[in-house]
Amino acid sequence: MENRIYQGNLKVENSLFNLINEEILPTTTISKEKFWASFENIIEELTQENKNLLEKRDTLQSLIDSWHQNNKYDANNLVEYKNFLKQIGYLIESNESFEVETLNVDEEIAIQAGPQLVVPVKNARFALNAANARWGSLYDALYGTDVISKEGDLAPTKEYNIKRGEAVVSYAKKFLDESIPLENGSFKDVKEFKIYEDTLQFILTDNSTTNLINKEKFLGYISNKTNPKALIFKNNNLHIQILLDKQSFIGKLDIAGIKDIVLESAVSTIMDCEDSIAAVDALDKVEVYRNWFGLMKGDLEESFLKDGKTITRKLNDDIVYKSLDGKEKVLHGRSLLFVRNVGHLMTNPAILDKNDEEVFEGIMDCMITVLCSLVDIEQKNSKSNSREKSVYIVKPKMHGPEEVAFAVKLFEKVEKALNIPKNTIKIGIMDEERRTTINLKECIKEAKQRVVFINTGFLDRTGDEIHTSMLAGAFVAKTKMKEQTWIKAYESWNVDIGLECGLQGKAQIGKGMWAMPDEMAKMMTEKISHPKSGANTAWVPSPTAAVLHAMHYHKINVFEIQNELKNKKRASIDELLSLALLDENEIMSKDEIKKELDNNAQSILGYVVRWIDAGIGCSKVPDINNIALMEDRATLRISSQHLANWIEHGICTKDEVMDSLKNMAIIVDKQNENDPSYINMAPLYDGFAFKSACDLVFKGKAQPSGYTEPLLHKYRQEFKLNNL
Ligand SMILES: CC(=O)SCCNC(=O)CCNC(=O)[C@H](O)C(C)(C)COP(=O)(O)OP(=O)(O)OC[C@H]1O[C@@H](n2cnc3c(N)ncnc32)[C@H](O)[C@@H]1OP(=O)(O)O
Ligand SMILES: O=CC(=O)O
Ligand SMILES: [Mg+2]
Repeated sequence: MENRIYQGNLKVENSLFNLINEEILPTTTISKEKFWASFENIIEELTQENKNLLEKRDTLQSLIDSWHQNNKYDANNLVEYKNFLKQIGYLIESNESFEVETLNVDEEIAIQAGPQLVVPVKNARFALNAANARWGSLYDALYGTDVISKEGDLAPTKEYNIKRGEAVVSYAKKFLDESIPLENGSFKDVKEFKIYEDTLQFILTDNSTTNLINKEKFLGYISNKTNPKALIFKNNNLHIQILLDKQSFIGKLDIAGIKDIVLESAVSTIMDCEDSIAAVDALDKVEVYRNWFGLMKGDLEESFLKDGKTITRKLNDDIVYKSLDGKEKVLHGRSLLFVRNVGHLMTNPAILDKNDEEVFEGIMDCMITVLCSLVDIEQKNSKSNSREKSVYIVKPKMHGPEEVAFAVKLFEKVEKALNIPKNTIKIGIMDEERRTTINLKECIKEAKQRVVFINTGFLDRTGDEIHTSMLAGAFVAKTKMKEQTWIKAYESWNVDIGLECGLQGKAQIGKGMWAMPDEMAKMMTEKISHPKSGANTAWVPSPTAAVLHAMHYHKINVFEIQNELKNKKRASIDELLSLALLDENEIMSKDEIKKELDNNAQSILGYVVRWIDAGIGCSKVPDINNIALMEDRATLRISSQHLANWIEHGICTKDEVMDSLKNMAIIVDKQNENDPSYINMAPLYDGFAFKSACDLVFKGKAQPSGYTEPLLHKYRQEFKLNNL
């Protein structure tokens, strides 16, 4: 534990105090006295209300639990169940129509449909990479992934595999043919590009010339007309750059001298302070805030060793090009950044209040991340984020409209404290708790002047689905959850409500994470369903996935789809409330059950061991079929709640789960054998990581909303105390 500084009635850990006083406040016009006094006031004014909201969650959960103990949930007749939910205030009537009124929204959100990248902001190397992932190499994304088959002649080799390279170029040129088609021929036949006064012409291998079918899709060029370094195009509001260099390694092999095709990819990025990071104390929070501040100032840098070389990563510059009339134009060089604060649940020891209680972390995140953003709002930074002078906060894990209203109240207070105009702070509402989904319209209404997205966080939402109805019965296997009625209804309900509330042109209607970071071929066939469903953004786990997913938005014009959907009948509340319970007549074999236990146990342990022992909040963990899955706190919530639910309903015993955890610990230890700092869980099973995995499952029923963070924080703090 560090020393605390007494500041008014607050006790602030040294490292955080110094970061704010010595590094952040000097870049603003706000005095230390004013900052700390207003911060203390906000904590004083909102702490009790925050506690009340959490109590309400518990009260509703107990009422729902006892209803299930005393009533049989009947999937064919939900009248009584719905009446009960209304009576306790869980389901709220919502009739009044309205449209959102959000102003000063950057175009990346309002009018560009494209991928949204998420990144743990505690990791500066990744965070910088993400911010720069606005523009990504299509050739690299194809060459490095299974979108191009890795079999036979095409398999990646130590040296550049020319055959694989040819397959990449052929795929990429086919993409150009579809996105910016030529009147005649194909990009494969183009041997030269010629820029004239008012047009771009393409010379084909048979010496004929052709044009784009839609000439306006060519915007301009970089450097000079006779020898351009790049040609810039636009399709569906997304840019494409064809990079030309006949001397480069790849350009030499290409008939037109194309060295790469660069796509506008991660149009926006969420810098995550929540489920993908492990931040349990002031020192962790300081890393998080310092990185976010660096991104806002525009000068974040990170040096690291890669392939034997030291690399220094910085934020990219904007891209300057010339339009046909010779005028200079600028394309934003970086992804538009949101910051995901934590939700309303957790407290953090970084600051204690007048009662020596830890302050709510959501309040702290808001005050400090917005303070860090002043330099951007006031446009005093070297590289800008929002040109509309807005700050974009993603608020996760809110339960229902009252909790959204509370976030809005916090934003108002922070704006006053930091002297910024009302409604500067925008909100991305994660639609990831059941009480938010079923009352989504009312939730949006509470934030109608600030809302910039509603996103289906289906992973948390699945965890909440299980936890809320823990006592209703045993749920279907984890792998079957995505096929269930409730989740399909939830996904379309979110789009329909978003359109009904006028989000189009003002806010994103977003879809969730692609959680198989190495399965890019599969992503290319499946994730096109997101733009097809009317979502103008969807989450990807890496810059490479962003480049690939961007192609979907060239194929699909989301805004046209949204227009078609506008008057569609929306999913019913009954579908939303239909529980994915196992059919009582369906007997699962011992083997099927064991497979499910092992799969869950392996995900839990593989993730938790890195969280507790190494402080890593997002990991790639193989499942039992050896597919690497992105695991974060939301996926952990699903696995742990699922096991808790099966124990509760006698599908398996506690002992069987314990056996599975022990067996899987051996496998996870083996998977990590090349990491010199790794601490084995087996054969003693007495480390903090293994204990936390056990608690997450065996105490899962009692965890607030089934969340994993209280136990993760407790065990990580204990680990730090004993080992660091
Ligand atoms: C339910 C939810 O809340 S989902 C939201 C939370 N989830 C996330 O944020 C997922 C973010 N993704 C990640 O953290 C990572 O991609 C992981 C953990 C899934 C995989 O990480 P790794 O195993 O290190 O990935 P891998 O070895 O394939 O790639 C590492 C490279 O890709 C880059 N990279 C990977 N993911 C990202 C990312 N999200 N943003 C930026 N760069 C990334 C790294 O910078 C690194 O490149 P570098 O060496 O040039 O720096
Ligand atoms: O935050 C995202 C989710 O799926 O949960
Ligand atoms: Mg979530």
